Amino acid sequence: MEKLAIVAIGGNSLIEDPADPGIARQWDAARRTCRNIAEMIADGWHVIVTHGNGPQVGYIVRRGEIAAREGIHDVPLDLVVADTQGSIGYMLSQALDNSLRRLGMNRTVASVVTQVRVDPDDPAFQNPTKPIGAFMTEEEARKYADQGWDVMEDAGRGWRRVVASPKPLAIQEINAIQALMLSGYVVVACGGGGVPVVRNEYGSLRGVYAVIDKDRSSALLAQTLRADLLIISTGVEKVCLDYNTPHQRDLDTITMQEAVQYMQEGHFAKGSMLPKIEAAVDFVQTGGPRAIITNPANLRRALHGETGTHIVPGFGGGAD
Ligand SMILES: Nc1ncnc2c1ncn2[C@@H]1O[C@H](COP(=O)(O)OP(=O)(O)O)[C@@H](O)[C@H]1O
Ligand SMILES: NC(=O)OP(=O)(O)O
Repeated sequence: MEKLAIVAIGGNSLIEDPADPGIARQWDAARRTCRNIAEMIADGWHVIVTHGNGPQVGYIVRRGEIAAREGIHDVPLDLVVADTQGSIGYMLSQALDNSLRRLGMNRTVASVVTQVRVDPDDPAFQNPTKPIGAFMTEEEARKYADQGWDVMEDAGRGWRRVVASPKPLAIQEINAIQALMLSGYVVVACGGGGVPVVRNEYGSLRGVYAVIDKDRSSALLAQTLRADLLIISTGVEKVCLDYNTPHQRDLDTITMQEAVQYMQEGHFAKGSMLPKIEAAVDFVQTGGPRAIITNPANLRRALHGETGTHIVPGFGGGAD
């Protein structure tokens, strides 16, 4: 039986260069990432790919706001998240198909529009923390804040617009995702964390204004399907302590207890690295054997234990 890995691809890692976020560069990043995932599949892993959408969702919302000045109708955020599942899911499906073929593998990639249920009373609705769209200067951010945006500094990289990011509770299409995976399809699911939905008092689903963190949804998916591995592919090869300071040092293998301690000490930025560590801890705490955080270029080396930050249930080595 092949082992199952959930590979979560960061929305920023698909942009790579915030100064040039155009579609050609996004294709380059998707192709490079998928080459590494295809190699994992060729190595014998069963893979479900999830992906972020923070930058992309923000660009689409912004386009909508600009178009509204010309009288074009507004698009609610749940639909924008669904749009990104289509566009990014399409890019990943095509790039993965091409990479798999180059390795002599003929596997169909199926991208599932995924709804993820959240609690309508989640306190996150009152406290937006999910960065979306472009990076701005503080001055630009304050100007937009005056126009009603919520804004936040993002991990030393600049300021960004933020929206609510409620906790994912259940994946609506989980049975379909599992059935496709068991039938041998390479599945792309939970894009952008999933379209956030709630059930009303009659049991009907409806979308809500939020962007779920894809790291948390990926952990939920990994837990629900009892995956053997959760890999979070992002912009850094390793997670660091004292990130962006002269005392910065890499983390190799750490236990979940160490990860919790570093979280409490404030080493991981809200809205960027913190949700990844939380997701890794959640997965390992509920029986997951290992979570790895690394960048796309190092996926394969990280799988062989040569790099990346590994979060494990047992005892680890801590910082370098
Ligand atoms: N302690 C840390 N160690 C490493 N990177 C960190 C840390 N804290 C914040 N970061 C930043 O978080 C980024 C990953 O978050 P983000 O770009 O939001 O993720 P995604 O790739 O999922 O879009 C890294 O590229 C880095 O800039
Ligand atoms: N939805 C989400 O978590 O996107 P990012 O990975 O781009 O932050």
